[in-house]
Amino acid sequence: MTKRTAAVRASGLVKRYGAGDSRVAALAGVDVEFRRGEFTAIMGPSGSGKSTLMHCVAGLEQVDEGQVWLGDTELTGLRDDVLTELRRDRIGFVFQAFNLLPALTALENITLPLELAGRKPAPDALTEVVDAMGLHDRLSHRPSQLSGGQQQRVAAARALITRPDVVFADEPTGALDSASSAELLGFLRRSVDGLGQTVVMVTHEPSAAGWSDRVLFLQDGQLVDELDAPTPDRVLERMKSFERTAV
Ligand SMILES: Nc1ncnc2c1ncn2[C@@H]1O[C@H](COP(=O)(O)OP(=O)(O)OP(=O)(O)O)[C@@H](O)[C@H]1O
Repeated sequence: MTKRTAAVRASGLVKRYGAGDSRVAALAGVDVEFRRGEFTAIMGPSGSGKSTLMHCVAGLEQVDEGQVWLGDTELTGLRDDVLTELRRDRIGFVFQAFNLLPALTALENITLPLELAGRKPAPDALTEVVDAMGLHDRLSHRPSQLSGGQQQRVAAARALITRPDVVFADEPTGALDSASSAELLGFLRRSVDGLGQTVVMVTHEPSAAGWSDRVLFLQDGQLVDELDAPTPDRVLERMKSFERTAV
């Protein structure tokens, strides 16, 4: 069996907020690898550092200590302009609040990252994501004319259109009903199985984590456990065991 290589890895991550007595270590020494072609979920209680970890490994926030690599490129220490370009070209993002541009159509929103990079969409790449998302008859609609589920599928298509090294999704189903959530997660799952996409998702929901290959659990800014081949029931059990041990 070949060991999958890391799409993203980080070592010794420390991130602190605030000063004096109110100083908080949101990340207190995290070593982590997100393997290529794998769907990883990050879970943990509120305030455990999930979003901070995602923002730090995605180069959206500076770390106080430690290093982050995207493939062979070390992100920590890069100049802001270099980092911005690298994020645009090599990382896709899906946020809870869709973050679509209201004046653009669905199609324009999807192809925006390519426009910004001065690239044309490969016809098959565009067809592939539009097909997978079931968005054919919505391409000329603006976000306000789409349901929440459709808007999030546009956001996911936009994240995937550049075939990024990794897609980071922060609570992508947080604002969706259960049917739209399942549709979106099924799409992310297929992008991993069919296209070899790497996906990292922060979620509170065991049902969402059940779509992933591996769940990492954070507590007080540290990785405390992981679960392979998760099912919602096993995720829930594991979360309950943390609640019991937390003081
Ligand atoms: N910009 C900030 N300024 C000050 N403290 C912050 C900031 N961002 C996060 N924190 C603190 O860092 C800790 C980790 O926050 P983070 O948002 O990463 O947790 P989380 O697990 O994603 O939480 P949630 O599930 O509630 O979104 C918390 O104690 C939080 O209050």
